[in-house]
Amino acid sequence: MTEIEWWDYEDASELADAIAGDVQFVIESALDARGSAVIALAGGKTPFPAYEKLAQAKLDWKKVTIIPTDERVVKLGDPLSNVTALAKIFLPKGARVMPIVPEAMKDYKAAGRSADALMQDLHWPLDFCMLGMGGDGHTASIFPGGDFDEAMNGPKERRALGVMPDPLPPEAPVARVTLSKSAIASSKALMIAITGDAKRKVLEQAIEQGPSSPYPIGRVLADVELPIDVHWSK
Ligand SMILES: O=C(O)C(O)[C@@H](O)[C@H](O)[C@H](O)COP(=O)(O)O
Repeated sequence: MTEIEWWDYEDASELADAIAGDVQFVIESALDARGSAVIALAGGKTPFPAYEKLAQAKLDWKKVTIIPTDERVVKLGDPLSNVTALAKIFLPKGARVMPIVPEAMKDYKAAGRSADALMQDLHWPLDFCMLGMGGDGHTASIFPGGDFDEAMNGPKERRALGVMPDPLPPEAPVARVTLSKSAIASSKALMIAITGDAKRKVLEQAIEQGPSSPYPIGRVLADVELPIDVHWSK
């Protein structure tokens, strides 16, 4: 289990500023070291104010590739599509924002295989991965359900796969494509961004439980070796 440091903020705006600053630093370091950066950003809602602020940073965005940590199996442009929301913010800056679910692919397992194939073309491991967490302890789209074991324990070189959450989360009740646990855990830098007391409790519990946690995030973090920052506000 890794070392986990909590950073608490007064409000959502402070949280967004801190996250944006830290992610900018990670991207700059990758650009300095290698001339390009590949990062995975969480979907959902919580980190989007931070993304808006990050997009204002003076960076050589053309050299930055952004993928979502997970995607809902919906068409591009759908309000549920994570990459569509990311593209609105970062495409105008010149970043390469990569859709990972092929247009009109309804078979979620095939969509997962296609995402995995796409990721073979990226520089690996990821320079950075930002994780969110649902109130049920899911992270990226690693949910309880029939595909859980494959997401957690599939072959190390499998970076993405299709999953059908069971139960389906009410905020987006659709199949998903997600980074695998090993793809997330191998990332060169990892951050978690959450808000609210309820999620804080779940995350604290999951961390304490470690590899035997019933919460996906507890099981994922148990496999991470680098220190992780958790950014939290009410
Ligand atoms: O559903 C997705 O697409 C996610 O990437 C997911 O893991 C998200 O980060 C959490 O569900 C938290 O979502 P909120 O920030 O909206 O609470």
